[in-house]
Amino acid sequence: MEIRSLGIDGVLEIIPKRHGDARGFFMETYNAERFSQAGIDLVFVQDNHSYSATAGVLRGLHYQLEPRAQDKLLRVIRGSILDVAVDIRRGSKTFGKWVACEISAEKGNQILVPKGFAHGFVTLVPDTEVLYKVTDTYSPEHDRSVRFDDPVIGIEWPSVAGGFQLSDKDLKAPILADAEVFA
Ligand SMILES: Cc1cn([C@H]2C[C@H](O)[C@@H](COP(=O)(O)OP(=O)(O)O[C@H]3O[C@@H](C)C(=O)[C@@H](O)[C@H]3O)O2)c(=O)[nH]c1=O
Repeated sequence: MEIRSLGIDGVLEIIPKRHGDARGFFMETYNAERFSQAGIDLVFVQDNHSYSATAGVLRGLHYQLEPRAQDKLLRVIRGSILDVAVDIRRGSKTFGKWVACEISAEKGNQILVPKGFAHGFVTLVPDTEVLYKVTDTYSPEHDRSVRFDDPVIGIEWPSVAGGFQLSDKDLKAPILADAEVFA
């Protein structure tokens, strides 16, 4: 397993070892002991699976407030996404800064998005399936969104033929300046 920082403290790309043979491959996608040895001590309590039919489905930017904040460990089992994490910890030296990483079934890579970050992704190809583990269960009362295109954050989303498809909730999300964030 390889781990690399994506440039903001705590946001990591994790690349599990793939054991290929004539049949295909085998890989451990999560091993608590190996993660702990790498300094990642998280207890995951919910697994999520989303399917997006077309390229350009944009989900985000989402987070749950304290005390129900979630760390997220995400991977793609079909297709590919550009995954984005934005630091929304007020007082952080990287507050409002974003990082992005392409996560794909082909690469088999994963992204760890810690608590304190707003998270989103856009699908790069049709029929994309995303799996992710989270460290707290869903709490609609703590669930928040920030505008994916807040000009102050300035995320450089890729251009996708046909444009983006968002949920009504995400279309109504506030800009970061108006959002409730982490202390
Ligand atoms: C997130 C979530 C949603 N739901 C329900 C609520 C709603 O009826 C339906 C769809 O929810 P959403 O529109 O919020 O789904 P989606 O836009 O895919 O939300 C996800 O986006 C990515 C970027 C994240 O980071 C995730 O944490 C999550 O917020 O599923 C659950 O039952 N459990 C959950 O954990």
